[in-house]
Amino acid sequence: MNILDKIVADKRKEVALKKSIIPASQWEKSVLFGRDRNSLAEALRKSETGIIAEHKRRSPSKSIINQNINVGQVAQGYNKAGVCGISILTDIKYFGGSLEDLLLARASVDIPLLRKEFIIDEYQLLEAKAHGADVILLIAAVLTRIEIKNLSELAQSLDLDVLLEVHNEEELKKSTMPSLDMLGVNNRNLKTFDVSLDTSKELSQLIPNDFVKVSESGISSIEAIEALKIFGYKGFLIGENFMKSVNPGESAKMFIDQLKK
Ligand SMILES: O=P(O)(O)OC[C@@H](O)[C@@H](O)c1c[nH]c2ccccc12
Repeated sequence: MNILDKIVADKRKEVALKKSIIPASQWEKSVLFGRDRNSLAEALRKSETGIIAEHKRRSPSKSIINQNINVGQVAQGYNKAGVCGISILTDIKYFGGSLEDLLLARASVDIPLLRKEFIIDEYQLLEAKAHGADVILLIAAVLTRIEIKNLSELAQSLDLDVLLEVHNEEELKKSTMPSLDMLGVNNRNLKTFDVSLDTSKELSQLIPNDFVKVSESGISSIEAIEALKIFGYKGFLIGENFMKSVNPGESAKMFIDQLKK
């Protein structure tokens, strides 16, 4: 079994257990459930820099990245740096994140927040909304076309933006539909962890122009972003490059200031 299959198998068990403890109807009572749309796609369309910064303590590919920081402070630092939105990993087992992290980030900033999660069930969308998310990630590698359709349509009805992530042409062809807002190309293969920015470059012309194009993973230089912009990318998801620093917000600020020059 590859790592992605293992993560998803564990996720199914986790969600089944959570559902038996806290019914979905509970999440609909959250004060955050009534929040209006706060669109990341819109923010990216208007932005010159397009940075989405991620809060990620560890990952299966890199183990520990940064365990010593406070998610609220990181979110505030990213916000001050001028990012368009923040991605918050909420998977506990493989990434050391939680829904609490999302809530704490929500309490700290007003900019769009992405719930970074392996979403396989509608229940997780209700959780995301109840904890202050504005955007959800759907990963084409782990979903069928009909699942992508059902999940993205429910997300839209909850005023959540949808970022659909692909890694190859087959996933892209399977997933394109009007209920998506952004198409993300993950430069990292989630089954082997190989990273290449060429993945974004190769797939760019196959992505219809009505979607905001986002390049994800392995981005660590201004030059990489300049090169990706030529291929039509408006959003750039950066995790490790900022998180490995003692002060991720400061590191994001230096990066964005440089990008503006
Ligand atoms: O830390 P990086 O290489 O900058 O990558 C960030 C982000 O793209 C990555 O964390 C990611 C992209 N898609 C995912 C799906 C699940 C978990 C994590 C991810």
